[in-house]
Amino acid sequence: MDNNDFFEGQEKLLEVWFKPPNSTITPGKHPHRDDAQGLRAIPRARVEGILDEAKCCILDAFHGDFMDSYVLSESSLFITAYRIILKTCGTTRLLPALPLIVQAAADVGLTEIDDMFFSRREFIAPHTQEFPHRDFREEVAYLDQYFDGVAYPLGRLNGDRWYLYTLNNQLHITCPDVTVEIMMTSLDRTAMNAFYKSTLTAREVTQQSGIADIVPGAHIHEFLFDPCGYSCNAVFGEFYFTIHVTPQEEFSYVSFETDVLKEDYTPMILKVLDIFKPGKFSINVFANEHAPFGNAQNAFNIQQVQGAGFQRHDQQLCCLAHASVLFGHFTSNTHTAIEDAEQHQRRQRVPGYKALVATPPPAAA
Ligand SMILES: C[S@@+](CC[C@H](N)C(=O)[O-])C[C@H]1O[C@@H](n2cnc3c(N)ncnc32)[C@H](O)[C@@H]1O
Repeated sequence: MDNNDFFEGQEKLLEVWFKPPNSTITPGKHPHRDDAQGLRAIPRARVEGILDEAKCCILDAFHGDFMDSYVLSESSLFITAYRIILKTCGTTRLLPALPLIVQAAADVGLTEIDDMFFSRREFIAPHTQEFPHRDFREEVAYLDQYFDGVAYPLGRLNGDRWYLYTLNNQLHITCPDVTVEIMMTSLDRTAMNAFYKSTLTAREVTQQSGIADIVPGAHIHEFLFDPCGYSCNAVFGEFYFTIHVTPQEEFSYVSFETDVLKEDYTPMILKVLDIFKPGKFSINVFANEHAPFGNAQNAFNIQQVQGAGFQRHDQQLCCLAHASVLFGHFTSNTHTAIEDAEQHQRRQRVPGYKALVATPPPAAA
């Protein structure tokens, strides 16, 4: 891939929870700390077929005690006994892989879906996407074929926003479940230089950037793209985190996502912001009704984030039947409107991007 090419870093994220046979989840037991094979019994060739459909492939795999973790050509895949998380970026077609996932799960005896989430940030260049990802409404119509879900846009219609489609069911899960995602843009140039190919190995980049210290002891596997770009998955027991870096200045983007359980996410959030130094970031927190801190709004301390040099512009809380979802948008105190204008100018000079924006958006299906 040419360093000058436009790359859409913003990922599409699909998480599907299948009902264990006979609902064998013990009350209070973490649903992903399960020795059962469940979805992990799906043969590798079948997993590759699912990824083919999404237009990406496996670069690296790690098989933990409770989770199979795959670093992909475009982001990540995590498979636990009853949950699959597929995150893909670029112009991948994530949702057409959904029927294949459902069929593969049925073939290993998991025929009922307990819950599902599909989410993504607004793309930088939406019209470069293929069906059904050209528009959130198109994605919702696609998902409505399979689910009776609810769909929300969160954030600004004329600014940074994030979309969510989920079920709104009461679940039988009796333990906390939290996901935190930080989506960073306008990143510090010096911090991004670490994610260009140099004499360092991908492992050394993980260590020297500070990523290895986010969760000490986590098993991290990573990939450094040529000439730039970095992805890693970290597995620790039943939990994961995943980071993806698009360092090109014109459209720099870094995502961090984890399901680790904490009473206070502030230290982890501050560590991530310190490593990547974004000019702006969006954060979303999903917290089910058993989360130790109550609703998603209490997952981190806003004053401490502001004290670290970020100003909150937007915050919305979405209350579901069994969970709450927070969306927040922040800008660094050192980030200026002039920088935004300069980035816009630079983006126009990216050959791939210019050609793309000059192409009229395709008509809706
Ligand atoms: C790390 S990958 C995964 C993207 C991730 N979703 C993100 O945060 O942007 C994207 C980065 O790797 C670079 N890259 C280089 N070769 C690539 C390839 N063959 N496929 C995908 N990305 C590649 C892209 O230009 C971009 O900087």
